[in-house]
Amino acid sequence: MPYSKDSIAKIREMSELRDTIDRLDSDLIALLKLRFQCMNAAARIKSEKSAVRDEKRKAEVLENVKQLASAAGIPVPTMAAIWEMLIETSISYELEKWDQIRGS
Ligand SMILES: O=C(O)C(=O)C[C@]1(C(=O)O)C=C[C@@H](O)C=C1
Repeated sequence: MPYSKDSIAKIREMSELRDTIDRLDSDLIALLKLRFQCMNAAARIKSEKSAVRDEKRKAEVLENVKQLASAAGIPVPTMAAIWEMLIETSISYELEKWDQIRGS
């Protein structure tokens, strides 16, 4: 069964709620997998390895996420901390892919 704000509000049993949480986590991982696939593409597109880390873009992504979290009514500092870790992990992953693609 698909989930929504309304369907979650109607749940009365913890077992059903936990099934929903497990499904959401599965969907979040699938989305994160796609985000990491974007890092594969970025590693392919960026001709200079020094372009992998882009502090200006990192600040932009963090600002976007803070605004989205604020609009969604979820904790902004925590989301910012999660994305800080996500972007740093993405940079490490992208650097690794950059080397792999070029056999260096
Ligand atoms: O936008 C890019 O250039 C990316 O490689 C993506 C990304 C990100 O995780 O969003 C990762 C590394 C850069 O420092 C900036 C942003």
